[in-house]
Amino acid sequence: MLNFSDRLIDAIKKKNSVLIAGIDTTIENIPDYFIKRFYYNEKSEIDNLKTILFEYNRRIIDAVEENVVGVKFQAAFFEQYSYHGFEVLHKLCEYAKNKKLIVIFDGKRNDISSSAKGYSNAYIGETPVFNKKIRFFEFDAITTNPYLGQDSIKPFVEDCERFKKGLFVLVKTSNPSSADIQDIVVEDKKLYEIVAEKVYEWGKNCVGKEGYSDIGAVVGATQPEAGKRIRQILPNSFLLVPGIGVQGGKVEDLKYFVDSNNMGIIVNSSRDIIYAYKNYVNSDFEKSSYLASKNIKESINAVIS
Ligand SMILES: O=c1ccn([C@@H]2O[C@H](COP(=O)(O)O)[C@@H](O)[C@H]2O)c(=O)[nH]1
Repeated sequence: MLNFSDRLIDAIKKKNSVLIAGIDTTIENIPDYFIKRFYYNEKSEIDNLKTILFEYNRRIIDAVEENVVGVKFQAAFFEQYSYHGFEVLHKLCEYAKNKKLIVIFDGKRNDISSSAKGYSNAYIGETPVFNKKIRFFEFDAITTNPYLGQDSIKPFVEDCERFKKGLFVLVKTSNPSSADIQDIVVEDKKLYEIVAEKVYEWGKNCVGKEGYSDIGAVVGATQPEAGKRIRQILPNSFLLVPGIGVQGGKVEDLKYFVDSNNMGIIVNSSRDIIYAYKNYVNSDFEKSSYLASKNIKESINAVIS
């Protein structure tokens, strides 16, 4: 099997797209007409929830697959429905994988190394169960938090090497308060620059045949200055770039995030795609999401090609 970065590059070339659809769906944002279609009074609230959450997201994936290289599942939006949400997440992950999409678990997980190993087992590795090892989720990549340092990242990096998976470490986030901690200056460098240097170290032995590392960074589209700097520090890593659209990040600024080959980024858009029916064709969410993903893909391609 190819390294994660090589699989990602192949998929980008096939799709001519670096767009990732973010699956961040909440029930209250699903159009009424769709809920009415699948809601059965004879069924429990939980059964209705599971059906509707799966069916809506499945259709979004079908609608956008032509325009996206992958999907990013935001853990929070499934966790809020407890294990019922995770059951749906599992089905959606399989569904997207069967369509040969790159699937990313955006859980921003981490802890001390023994606990980090549990997270890594769950999402990109395998979990020992009696005499067997079970691969519960088959995500291609996971997002992680660097705050606990190298020993907390190591279990993920080892599983990336073993199972040919990818890791995106939070380096500079898109939210308005990201500067509170990430911009603190330590010995003449901003903290996010130091984290980016660590990501380089952690990823330098996981390089695929195309020369890209499987260990990348999350860098918000709202942070073009940081994007430029992080790109210098991480010349051969993929940057997962969320924050275009609703959060104010501009597609034009993606030119600061790409590498010298105009490559090395994947760009997430969640609400602008999954709730596109609010801005496009209210009565047809699938068509709306298709149009939104096509427009975003084309506007990104116009900037980076
Ligand atoms: O810095 C970060 C890291 C992660 N995210 C996640 O990306 C999506 C963005 O959603 P939009 O609707 O396109 O704004 C969401 O899942 C965040 O948790 C981020 O936005 N910024």
